[in-house]
Amino acid sequence: MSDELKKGLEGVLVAESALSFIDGDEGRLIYRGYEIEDLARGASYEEVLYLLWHGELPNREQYDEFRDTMAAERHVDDGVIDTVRELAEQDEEPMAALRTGVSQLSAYDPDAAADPTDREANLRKGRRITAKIPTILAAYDRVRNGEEIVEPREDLSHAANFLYMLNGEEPNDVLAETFDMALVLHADHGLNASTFTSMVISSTLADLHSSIPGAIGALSGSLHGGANQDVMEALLELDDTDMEPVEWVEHLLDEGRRVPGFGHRVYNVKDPRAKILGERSKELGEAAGDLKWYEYSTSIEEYIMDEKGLAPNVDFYSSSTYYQMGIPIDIYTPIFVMSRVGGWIAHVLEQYEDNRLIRPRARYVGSEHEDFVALGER
Ligand SMILES: CC(=O)SCCNC(=O)CCNC(=O)[C@H](O)C(C)(C)COP(=O)(O)OP(=O)(O)OC[C@H]1O[C@@H](n2cnc3c(N)ncnc32)[C@H](O)[C@@H]1OP(=O)(O)O
Ligand SMILES: O=C([O-])CC(=O)C(=O)O
Repeated sequence: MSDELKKGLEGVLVAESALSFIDGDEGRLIYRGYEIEDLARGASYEEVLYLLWHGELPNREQYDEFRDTMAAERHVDDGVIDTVRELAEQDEEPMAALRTGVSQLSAYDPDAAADPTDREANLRKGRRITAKIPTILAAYDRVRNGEEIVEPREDLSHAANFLYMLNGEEPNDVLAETFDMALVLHADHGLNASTFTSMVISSTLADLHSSIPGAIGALSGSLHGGANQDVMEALLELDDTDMEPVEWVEHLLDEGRRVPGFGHRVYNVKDPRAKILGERSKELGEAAGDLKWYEYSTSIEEYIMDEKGLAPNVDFYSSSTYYQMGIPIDIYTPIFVMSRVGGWIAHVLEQYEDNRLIRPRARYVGSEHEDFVALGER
């Protein structure tokens, strides 16, 4: 047994996976052998889900069947909607509301009592959870804004249907395609903290309805998925001052704060997803005739790279992309869930196929010899 301490499990190999590979020095990301750039430009989120869950890209017939089966699962039972309504009325945080709603889905899932490792049941459960997350989130957002909940439509794509339920109107092609691309880009990323959380939970042979809420909790933190919301709040903070972007970042660093959207445990160079989202953010700015958010971002990127050698991660440019799409800032991280749930499910399926309880050790640094004194005598 090695006594070497690997804080944060940095660089530790704990599993074999055929799902995604990251080359942190080259800035390369692949899902099952396919370059992220090719998938982002050519595949829909539904195709990527099929790829992650079934091991290959679907042909037309497989795709249609998969898409239709998933779209038919979008409706969410009244019990969950009642909970979401209550949580929205109580001003519950969006990530917490989503986590609770997803957890409650098990009460209505016909496969809830299946063996937790049953692959076919897990594919059905996974499809239902993935299909219902956008419905829960859009319902939450509409209730808190005092608006009627919009029922899902089966004829729209996963991405377009979400924007339709959120805004009450069909998105135009640019919005639907941009959102679909963002879902593709966020779908999987090796053993990031939330995915690892889902694996730890499933390694105890707990079920999918336990591992997904756990993963949502892990994604919510500001060092992980929560950073996309922080990035936009930081850009708005900058916009509120009369400082130049570089001056403002210097001030932020002087205060000992981290710049959200920069740095990564695996990438030593720019995250390839940030490159694609940066281009999209620029295009949206050009279309609106306002490149302010893109220009703030590029000035900050250049400065942080020169000063700290840190490159932007996926959260940096997703933020200004979503902002320019008119999406509320505090649902950026729930949107990450909407996509990453596909990766979590794929990793849980892999975990069950070759399971061993995940159980590392801590180096004990506490006292080893204390004389016990009863409560009344202390
Ligand atoms: C989808 C995602 O999860 S992507 C990541 C999203 N998170 C963020 O954007 C939050 C900001 N970034 C960070 O906090 C970090 O870069 C992480 C958590 C992503 C990676 O962390 P780690 O690999 O553990 O690196 P660690 O936290 O040890 O940082 C290494 C050094 O870089 C510095 N650093 C890392 N990121 C940043 C940052 N964003 N701003 C300022 N300094 C930073 C640290 O202060 C540290 O410096 P030090 O050695 O002088 O103390
Ligand atoms: O891989 C990580 O640690 C974080 C990340 O970029 C992701 O989860 O997409």
